[in-house]
Amino acid sequence: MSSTTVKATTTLGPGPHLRVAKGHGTENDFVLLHDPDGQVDLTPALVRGLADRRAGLGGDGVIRLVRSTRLAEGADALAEDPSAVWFMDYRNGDGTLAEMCGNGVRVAALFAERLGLWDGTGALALATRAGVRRVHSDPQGSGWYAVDMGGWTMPGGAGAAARGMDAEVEVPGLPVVRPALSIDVGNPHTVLALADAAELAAADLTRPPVVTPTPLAGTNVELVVPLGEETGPDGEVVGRLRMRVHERGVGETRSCGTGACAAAMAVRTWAGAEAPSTWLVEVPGGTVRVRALPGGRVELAGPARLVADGEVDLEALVRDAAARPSV
Ligand SMILES: N[C@@H](CCC[C@H](N)C(=O)O)C(=O)O
Repeated sequence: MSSTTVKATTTLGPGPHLRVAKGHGTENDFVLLHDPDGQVDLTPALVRGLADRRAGLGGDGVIRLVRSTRLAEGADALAEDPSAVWFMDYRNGDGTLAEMCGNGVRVAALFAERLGLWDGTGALALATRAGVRRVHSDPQGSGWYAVDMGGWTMPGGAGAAARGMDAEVEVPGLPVVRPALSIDVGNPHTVLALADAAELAAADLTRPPVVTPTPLAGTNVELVVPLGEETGPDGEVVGRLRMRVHERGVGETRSCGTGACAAAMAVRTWAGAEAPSTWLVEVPGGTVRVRALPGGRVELAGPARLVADGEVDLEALVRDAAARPSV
């Protein structure tokens, strides 16, 4: 690629501007803002505007890096770990709050590194609504980060674990209702297994799958196809699975980190005691690695990228939004 010099100029109007960056983790993409003192009024309308792929910048979600002391939710995180001075304030593209974002927390760590808030060594403790998450650079290299995602649980309890299911899901495009397993990774997920890649491709995720019983707080839905086991370069037996996801508050995305953790832990539960601890999860946007840790915790590893940095004209962003008919 030839190098190009871009002249510093602006085409934006004279009104208020917001400095933002754009990043992604396996193509789960985010608009990022550094708002140390919590001065940005991050309303649902502003989030929707920033995330809009036509009238805004575009993203599955919006991530604000703000001092934990500047958010009410930050107090719990600081009590858990006083070193978690930065809070990853994650919003879904529809403007709703979510507790956690596994791809987002890696991208937020890279953002913190680029902003000079973390030197990239050791672990960065990031506060989230699901608790403190510790991120470190992953030996896999090429911009990979690993995150201790904390504990995962099956809200359906021991009965659900024994039966491997506690819900049913009707997926548009697929003929029959499927059994599914609820998994909580700080945010809610419902995982169902499909027969093969053809079935996975046939699912219509332009509409949300219908989950019964209806989860009160909504759920992210993962469709998975287990692909078997292989031996890694270090001799470890590793499981592999393919996944598509319909995210609460977003729609189909090209990756979901918490979803990959939920999917791997569900497949591991279905596979029984001898199942591998480490899973490679193929998503439309790439591959992430999920590892079951001792004590019922789970680790997520994958790439993080920042691809743009600039300013948004807030007046232009919101000018037409109010007048737009909701169709
Ligand atoms: N893409 C995320 C999950 C984002 C939140 C989710 N939509 C929710 O509402 O729980 C990830 O990488 O984990």
